[in-house]
Amino acid sequence: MSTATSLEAALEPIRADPARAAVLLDVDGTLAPIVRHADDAHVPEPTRSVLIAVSRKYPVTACVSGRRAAIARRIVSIGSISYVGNHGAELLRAGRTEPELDPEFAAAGERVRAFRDEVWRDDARLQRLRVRGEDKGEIAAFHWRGAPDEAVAEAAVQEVAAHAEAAGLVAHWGRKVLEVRPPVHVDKGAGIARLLAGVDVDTAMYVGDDTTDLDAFRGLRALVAQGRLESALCVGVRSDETPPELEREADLLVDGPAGVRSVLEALL
Ligand SMILES: O=P(O)(O)OC[C@H]1O[C@H](O[C@H]2O[C@H](CO)[C@@H](O)[C@H](O)[C@H]2O)[C@H](O)[C@@H](O)[C@@H]1O
Repeated sequence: MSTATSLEAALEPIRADPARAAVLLDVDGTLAPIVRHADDAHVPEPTRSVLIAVSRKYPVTACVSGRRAAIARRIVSIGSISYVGNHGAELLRAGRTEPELDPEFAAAGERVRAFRDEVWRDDARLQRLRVRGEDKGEIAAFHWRGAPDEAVAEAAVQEVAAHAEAAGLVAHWGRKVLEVRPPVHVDKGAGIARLLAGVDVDTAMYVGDDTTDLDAFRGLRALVAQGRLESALCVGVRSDETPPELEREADLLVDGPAGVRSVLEALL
């Protein structure tokens, strides 16, 4: 589905009763265009404005990100909505200052921090190849986007992943990024289930661009299978890096953050 008509049809259950619909959005690559340096990501003002209008009409609007929840909130710059962060491990509810953390994940974070410190101390190649680190507390990220030779930098990062797995940690891949996580299962679907627990909605939509967003798709569909939701809409955001599974599993595909803005406008 990709025509205006099919977008209208797909959004019909969500638009039918905004008070009983959840609008859930990924951040990087969805609301915020992908940029070379993670620190430079931001949500363009026109998108932010329309998202504010959406959140006023749809009380259960939230962002679900691989970033730490507080960082996702800083990038989106809307304090009145909730944020699920670190791929489901954190939940920063609207108006709160501190996120709720998955306790097991938080407790295991020390192993990741020790691994990260060791890698940066012992592997001088990473800096030489311009691999960049991102500290997400319990998750250590290694980015190679924009490295002078991305293929060589990626190969070095593959070695970091192998060491992480040999040390009993979990290697997770995103768009030109490796994330080393504790061996405790978290995913965006479980984070969404936590966000929606006790929230009275009949339907939900999720918009995302990467492999981590497949967990959100699957999580929403599981809530439908359990009878917790009547329906779910999974929207994939296309780019030149779209994972094939995302194209396969999406109910609807839109082109880049500009396409996402059109979806948000259609919700109004
Ligand atoms: O779940 P998300 O909100 O989409 O977060 C996923 C990861 O996004 C960030 O990395 C990606 O975006 C960067 C900025 O555009 C880009 O430079 C990088 O190549 C992408 O992988 C973020 O840095 C990660 O921590 C998130 O997990």
